[in-house]
Amino acid sequence: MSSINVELDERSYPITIETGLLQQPGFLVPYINGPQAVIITNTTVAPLYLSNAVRACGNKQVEVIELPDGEQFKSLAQFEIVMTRLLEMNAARDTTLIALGGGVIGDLCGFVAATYQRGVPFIQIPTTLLAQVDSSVGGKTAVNHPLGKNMIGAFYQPKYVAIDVNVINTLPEREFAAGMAEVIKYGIIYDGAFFDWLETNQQSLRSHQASVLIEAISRCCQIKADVVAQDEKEGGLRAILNLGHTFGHAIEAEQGYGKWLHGEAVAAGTVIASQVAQCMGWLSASECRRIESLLAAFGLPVCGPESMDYHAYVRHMVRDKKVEAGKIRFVIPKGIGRAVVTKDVSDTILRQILG
Ligand SMILES: NC(=O)c1ccc[n+]([C@@H]2O[C@H](COP(=O)([O-])OP(=O)(O)OC[C@H]3O[C@@H](n4cnc5c(N)ncnc54)[C@H](O)[C@@H]3O)[C@@H](O)[C@H]2O)c1
Ligand SMILES: O=C(O)C(=O)C[C@@H](O)[C@H](O)[C@H](O)COP(=O)(O)O
Ligand SMILES: [Zn+2]
Repeated sequence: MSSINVELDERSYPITIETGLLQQPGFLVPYINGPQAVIITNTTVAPLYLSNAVRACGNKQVEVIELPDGEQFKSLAQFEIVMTRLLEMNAARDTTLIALGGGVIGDLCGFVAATYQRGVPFIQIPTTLLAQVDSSVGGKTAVNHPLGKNMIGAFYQPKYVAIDVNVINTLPEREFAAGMAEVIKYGIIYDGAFFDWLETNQQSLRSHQASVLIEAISRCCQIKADVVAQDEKEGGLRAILNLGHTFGHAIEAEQGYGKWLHGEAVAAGTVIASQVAQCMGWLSASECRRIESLLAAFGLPVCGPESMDYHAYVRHMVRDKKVEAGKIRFVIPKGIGRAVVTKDVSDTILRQILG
């Protein structure tokens, strides 16, 4: 078992990482303030883990909202449906919401929690690798708009993050790989030794060896907690967590949400950002190859869709949340283990790489 604290000025909270956590009846009770909890989940996760999650709430009164599964449902329309259900069940301000699922459920439930009656407490039980290493931690909550990813949302921290590594056993391989894209991201932006460790342990990770998985998830959560503690609302440093996302979000929106998984789009975007870094002299050819090879080792895409050219990317990137004074800001690696946010990527380089 490992425990990590996200230290914030207000609303610090713990993350527990443990195999079999979900099997423990009543373990959520200390984190549920009032008499009622509402579990928000989807039609894929509910048959697998809902009964455990209900038992984890002990003697609290539990309601369930089950949503359709898919990135296309991380939408304002689903947001309104959840709000209506909460109102119909007379959920009060002391109701705790519980997100049981991947990043889609976590981001949507978190945004509902941030806004229902101006804010109710929420807990994250992330059930995908991606959600365990990234989306459940740090308080970015949102829904998508057809014109852009996560365009409607809020910074709103959970009260508690409960990670049971056993749930990875039921995760489809493609979803596991998508999570690995965000895992590899942490090595590139923050911790070169962790990147080396991922290269060394790639075989054990691919076979989901529990001890190696726990080590990887714990390291990612620790890095995210460190970054968020320094810059909760992305005034500066936190933007490094967006490596690959400026290009990746463009791919997701252009292709239609759900066609490319978020992690797949981030993988392709990370390779593009690395190629930019190489053109700028910030990454050597061999470092660039190491990044591409590690992503490819998990079956992740290492280039964007053939149908997308420079103009298709730019059409979306001009709406990226990192745009400042009309200039797109990119997260670009500087060696493996460090990344910077810069406006100074020339159009010539972008045209050369994006085609
Ligand atoms: N808030 C943040 O900081 C942050 C960070 C990264 C990504 N995100 C967001 O997260 C979303 C992607 O999350 P995701 O990759 O978890 O996708 P997801 O939530 O769509 O889950 C992936 C698939 O796995 C299924 N699933 C979940 N847990 C399972 C389990 N244990 N066994 C079997 N199937 C399971 C889901 O039903 C779904 O079909 C995107 O919307 C992305 O923008 C947010
Ligand atoms: O937590 C962050 O900060 C991140 O950027 C993590 C990303 O992996 C995540 O996909 C995030 O939702 C993207 O944020 P956005 O601000 O670009 O929508
Ligand atoms: Zn992401």
